[in-house]
Amino acid sequence: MFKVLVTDGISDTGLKSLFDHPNFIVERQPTLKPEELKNIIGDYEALIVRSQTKVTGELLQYADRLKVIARAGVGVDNIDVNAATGKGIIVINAPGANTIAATEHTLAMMLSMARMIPQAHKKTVAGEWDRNSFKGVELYKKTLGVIGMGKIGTEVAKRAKSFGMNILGYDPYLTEERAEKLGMKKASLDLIARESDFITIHTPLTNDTKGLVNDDYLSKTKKGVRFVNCARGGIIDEKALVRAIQAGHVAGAALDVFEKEPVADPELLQNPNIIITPHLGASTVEAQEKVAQEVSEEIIEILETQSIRNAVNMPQMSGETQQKMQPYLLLGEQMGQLVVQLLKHAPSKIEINYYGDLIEEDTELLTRTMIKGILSHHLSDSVNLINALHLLKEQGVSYNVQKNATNKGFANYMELSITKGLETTKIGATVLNGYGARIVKINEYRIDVRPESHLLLVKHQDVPGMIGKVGSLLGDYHINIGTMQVGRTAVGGEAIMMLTLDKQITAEVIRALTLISGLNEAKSLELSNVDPFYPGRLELEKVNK
Ligand SMILES: NC(=O)c1ccc[n+]([C@@H]2O[C@H](COP(=O)([O-])OP(=O)(O)OC[C@H]3O[C@@H](n4cnc5c(N)ncnc54)[C@H](O)[C@@H]3O)[C@@H](O)[C@H]2O)c1
Ligand SMILES: O=C(O)CC[C@@H](O)C(=O)O
Repeated sequence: MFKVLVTDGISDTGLKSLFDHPNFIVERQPTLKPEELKNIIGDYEALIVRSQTKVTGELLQYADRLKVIARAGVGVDNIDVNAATGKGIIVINAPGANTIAATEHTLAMMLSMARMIPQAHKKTVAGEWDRNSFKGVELYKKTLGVIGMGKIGTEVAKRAKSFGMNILGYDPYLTEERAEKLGMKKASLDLIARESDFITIHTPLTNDTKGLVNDDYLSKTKKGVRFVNCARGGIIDEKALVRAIQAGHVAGAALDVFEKEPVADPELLQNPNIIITPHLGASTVEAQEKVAQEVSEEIIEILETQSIRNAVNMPQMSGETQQKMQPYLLLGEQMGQLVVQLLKHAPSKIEINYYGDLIEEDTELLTRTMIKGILSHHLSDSVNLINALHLLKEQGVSYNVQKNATNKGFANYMELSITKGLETTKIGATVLNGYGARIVKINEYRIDVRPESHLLLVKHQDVPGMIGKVGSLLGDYHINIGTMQVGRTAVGGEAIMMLTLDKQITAEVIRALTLISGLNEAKSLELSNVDPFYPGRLELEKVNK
């Protein structure tokens, strides 16, 4: 049974799949104080929040069973994602589920501001029939500057076009071609300032966007400009905005989000040219059902089948890439497990090299699987693909990844080497078309071994009879050999033997092996997979059986 805690106001209909699921118990606690949340969070595997609950690093210290934090919405700025990552907790969100709601709210705010609807409503319901104070402006033929042309910015631009507006858009990812397709112009921030009658913000709050609209930017804007912010508080510097409105330079602002929420600043609340909603951008029946439904379904998938779609703290892969990369992901972790057993120590330095076809691929997740494989030897279950890099940094281990244009004789090839002091161990591996994963190099020795659960590595003198002696000793102990591979660098020198076995070898057998004359070292190597957070882990297991 998995226990899910739902704080904040989340749609019941959207949570249906969790309520109906026999393996999930859902508890709603919408009015918890931080202290109360701290006392109960340790009981739950999943937590679903909107923007009100603050998921702090301190709270997460008490979240011993927590596997998933789900944000029923887009922005995760109320969640300490770094702290969650450090604890190996997946943070997911529902990108796109509230796009239309936020888009329509933006347009509603722009029209309300242009026609002073909230101000007129307030006066009229107070008993005054004032038809002179509320002469608005039209959107038709006006210029709208859109800062942030992601999901919401794009939908806003499309709808604003239908009002006959000229659209200017600024976004580091906006290309001339896309702008042209949308019937708008790609612009700089300065051009937007100079030419726009309305400016709407649709970026996340980041170090770059914090205070993006400040005194300096406002001074470059056209007199009479109006601002809309339905993205995040803090992107517009509120004090600077109030100054520009009081100076008569900015005609008005429509704000749904604030530097501090709930907003209490009287300069904002009482300004007749500012209209305000209490962070309602996503508050439609449809959006709330959709965000809750998306995160509920993803929580079930993560906890039941370990497959992840919308994790904020894990590299994303398209379904197609996932499928292509699956054999490499598994092999990557096995390489990590092997190399650390060979070195015998926790490494201080890791080097990863990709060759051949792999240099065209996004290998970030693959790198994580190798690191996870290495770290899990000493850190066991506390390491997963979410926190692998974080833990590596915490352990003070440096790592370096290189993509190389040469192909090392294979269509794809990856090499992992780890170092402690003067000692370095290296594993090379490939996925052979039609044959699957192969370990093809251990240190300087070339071999060809399919990675299996129980392996035996033997270092011995390259003299006649060694294979027979090792084989018959294993037979005496009723240990069946699956495959055997021998590698050497020079005739008569040291050689290695790598065997796959049907069961784990005991310390007693290892001792017996080392008594064989000419046998220098025998080492049992165990591979365990699979990380619970692999994309498509179940398919991987099937493939591997
Ligand atoms: N008011 C609400 O209730 C509500 C509802 C939904 C979303 N939001 C907020 O709206 C914002 C946009 O959401 P979205 O779903 O469109 O996100 P998105 O990720 O689809 O788009 C964000 C865009 O901002 C761009 N961007 C980032 N930094 C930029 C910069 N310095 N200058 C210009 N562009 C920059 C990105 O390239 C991206 O295209 C987010 O902050 C989100 O949290 C608010
Ligand atoms: O939950 C909410 O209402 C806030 C929604 C919005 O800010 C978001 O980022 O998705």
